Amino acid sequence: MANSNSWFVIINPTSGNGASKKKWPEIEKLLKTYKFEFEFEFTKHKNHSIELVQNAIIQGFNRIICIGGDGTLHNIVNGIMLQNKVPYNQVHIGVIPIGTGNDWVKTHGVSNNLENAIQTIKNGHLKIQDVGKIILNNIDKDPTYFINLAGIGFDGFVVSKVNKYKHLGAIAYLSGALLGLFSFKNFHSKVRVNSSIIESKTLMILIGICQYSGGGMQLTKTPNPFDGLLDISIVKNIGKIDILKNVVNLFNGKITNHKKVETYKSKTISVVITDINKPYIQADGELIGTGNLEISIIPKAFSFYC
Ligand SMILES: Nc1ncnc2c1ncn2[C@@H]1O[C@H](COP(=O)(O)OP(=O)(O)OP(=O)(O)O)[C@@H](O)[C@H]1O
Repeated sequence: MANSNSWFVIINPTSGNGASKKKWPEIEKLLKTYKFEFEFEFTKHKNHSIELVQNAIIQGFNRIICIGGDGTLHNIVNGIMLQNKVPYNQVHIGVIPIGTGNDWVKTHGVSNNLENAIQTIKNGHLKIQDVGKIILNNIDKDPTYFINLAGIGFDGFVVSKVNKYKHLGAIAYLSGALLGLFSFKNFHSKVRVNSSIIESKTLMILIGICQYSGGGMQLTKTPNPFDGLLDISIVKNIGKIDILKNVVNLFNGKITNHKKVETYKSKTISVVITDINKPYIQADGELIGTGNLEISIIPKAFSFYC
């Protein structure tokens, strides 16, 4: 069994286009300088961090350090939420961000500087944020959890293309969005949120908890990871040229004021795709499938050093 002072460190060697692997010797040295007692493991395949965090919890670790990007953190959160050994908010996560977008950390002000991020973890100050829960197609399968933003439609389409551009770093998502724009077809959907039913042709539906996605874009209006609510944007049948004119507004948040964007705050949302095209769904930048979905919020579920 792990002793209560020790940490388990999960490193995704592929994140940040391989930067995590390159920087590990320096990080390992810094962790020792700051007197962390730890064990570590590199992920060996795509969803390995789900399994690694669950095994660490079984061994008695309740303090985990994530070295990677938003996708690695997403998998760690899913590993925690999908286990029953300890209450999910009793597992505490420190993040050393080495990804491409690094979007989740932007909301919480976790530094991209290695030593500053390690100091933040060492300080031991915890915050607990809300977690979104996605049930896809009403099927009897494990839910998917997210901590940053989930998106249906163009947003998912960009995630499906972005791997090709990750060598470009932070502008990978914008590059994927602009290059994919003209091949994406808007889709018909029926959304139920609060007591409204919105039937429309749609570019994308965004469900935010934190503020930034897609390498710094701000696509929902007033996300607050601590308010127990989903922050929703329904981007209706906006034209491709109109999007190009609004690129700056994707990053400064003003896109939510566009007349074709409807915004809502809600504890739940359900989306039925009424179209033969089944758009991609992404959660925290990871593709999770296609189809109809229900999303709810679990208040104060994810505990992290900040
Ligand atoms: N050993 C591995 N081999 C291949 N893929 C992996 C491995 N470990 C994890 N992955 C996958 O790598 C993907 C990318 O990881 P991550 O999101 O952390 O980095 P990133 O894409 O560079 O950053 P960001 O999401 O912040 O843009 C995730 O989908 C994860 O499942």
